[in-house]
Amino acid sequence: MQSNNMDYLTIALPKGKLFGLSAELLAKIGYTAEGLSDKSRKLVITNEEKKIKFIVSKTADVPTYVEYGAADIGVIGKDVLLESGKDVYELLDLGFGRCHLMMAVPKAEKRAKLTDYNHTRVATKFPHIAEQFFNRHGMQMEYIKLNGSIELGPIVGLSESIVDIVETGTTLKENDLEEIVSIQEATARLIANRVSFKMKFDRIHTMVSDLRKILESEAAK
Ligand SMILES: Nc1ncnc2c1ncn2[C@@H]1O[C@H](COP(=O)(O)OP(=O)(O)OP(=O)(O)O)[C@@H](O)[C@H]1O
Ligand SMILES: O=P(O)(O)OC[C@H]1O[C@H](OP(=O)(O)OP(=O)(O)O)[C@H](O)[C@@H]1O
Repeated sequence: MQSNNMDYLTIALPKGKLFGLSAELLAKIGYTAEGLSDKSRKLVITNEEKKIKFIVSKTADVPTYVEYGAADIGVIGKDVLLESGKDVYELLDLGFGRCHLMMAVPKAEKRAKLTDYNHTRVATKFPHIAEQFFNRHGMQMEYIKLNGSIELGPIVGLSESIVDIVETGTTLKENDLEEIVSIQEATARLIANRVSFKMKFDRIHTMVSDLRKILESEAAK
């Protein structure tokens, strides 16, 4: 489905942790709009001069807007992108929002090896990624989907382990949990709708090369 106007490039930005850095990076290539903010109640923010529309959505919904063509372009964490299973083009690794997905358990209940957790319960926001990981290790687990404060799972006896994001490690430390195995590195990615990529190729190609130049010059500093 391709519901947005051919004259505009529609960009889906996630609320939350990635919003600020996404907006900051896009501003460096001139992609801005007056009133663009993750706090705004306005759902579509337009820059008429540059023919850009921004939509600010719940993080997990960005791949959906892009897959259906309601947005041509999106910014999303690799973790959420993989979990969504959405069929979109991944155009660029934006480098920020670095974190990794891992399995952790309470320190006091650590077992000798990974497969010793076979047939136990995992609390996670990422059941698909977790299942693919454990399947690769020949393990059958029970997946308990949580929407936040995942670390609470094993503390209150809901699960034996968690699969969750670690950035600084503070949350694990403060809750006496220990990482057992790293599953997936993640950074923010620029994604595109497959049809938009063909129909608006010149615009998207220019946008990607402008962003690449900025990222390369920042990396060289
Ligand atoms: N410490 C961190 N915790 C969570 N996500 C992180 C962290 N560091 C980097 N990220 C990246 O930021 C992305 C967005 O995280 P955020 O916490 O804003 O998502 P969310 O809570 O699912 O979104 P929303 O605020 O819309 O509910 C993650 O998908 C991940 O790629
Ligand atoms: O390694 P750290 O720097 O401590 O970061 C990791 C924590 O941050 C995320 O939670 P978030 O803040 O998104 O809140 P949530 O638990 O409500 O998802 C993630 O789920 C971990 O709990």
